[in-house]
Amino acid sequence: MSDAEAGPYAAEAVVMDIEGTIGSLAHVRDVLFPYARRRLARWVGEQWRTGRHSALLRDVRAFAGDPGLDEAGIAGALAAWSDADVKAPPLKGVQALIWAEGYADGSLQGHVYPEVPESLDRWRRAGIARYIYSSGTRAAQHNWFAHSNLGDLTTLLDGYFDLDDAGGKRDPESYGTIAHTIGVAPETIVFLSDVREELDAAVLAGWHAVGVRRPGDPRGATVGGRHPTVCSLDAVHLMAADRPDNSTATVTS
Ligand SMILES: CSCCC(=O)C(=O)COP(=O)(O)O
Ligand SMILES: [Mg+2]
Repeated sequence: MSDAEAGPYAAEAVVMDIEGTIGSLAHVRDVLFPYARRRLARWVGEQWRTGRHSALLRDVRAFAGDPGLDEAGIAGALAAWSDADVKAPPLKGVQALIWAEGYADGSLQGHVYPEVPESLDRWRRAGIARYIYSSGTRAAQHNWFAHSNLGDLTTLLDGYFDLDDAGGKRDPESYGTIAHTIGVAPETIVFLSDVREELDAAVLAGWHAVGVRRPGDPRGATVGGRHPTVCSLDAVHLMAADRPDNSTATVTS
């Protein structure tokens, strides 16, 4: 069973995962991933013919460890990573570009749970900075919140971090990088995620970590390890810690 409440924590910043934490796991797996997966081969073909996004195609070859990959090989590598949910930065870049078309024409929305806007606003009013750290690119994250099922929520966030600018989510160094970038002491940052290994890495970097498991999550009601687990952001209690210079770093996409 998950814990009813977590905290209170004296916090200068809260950093949040998206999939499984702020928004639904099923939305990513059943809507977003298939949307991009169906369009991968066509997208690669277009770039191959026009020469656009050639750097991204080079990144696919580099990540696959095969500099000779042709059009079909690139599309195949991307499809295999998507099917296995490999957090490959070039796949994330391609997905973000394909999803952007869906957000622009109204066929895609980001998903956030009902209490999320009010929780973000409560923390904003308390003077606590709010950041996202997701495997999706910063552009994909921004689009998720700009086109969410509950409207444009981007004004409730101070910035976004992804695999390219922070590093892998299971690596403690990534959390050090984020703390340094936003200029906040690690012990005053609270990280919210649905994945134990990510929470473990944040704790190793000196952050507080709270597991989030939404009702009906097939992985069970707790993230495991020693982390408290809640089922809603309502249950995360934060109070503003003193900031030496009373400022908030903004990291825009
Ligand atoms: C804009 S987020 C898209 C989600 C995604 O691509 C993904 O791999 C989920 O990653 P997360 O780190 O948010 O769990
Ligand atoms: Mg997640």
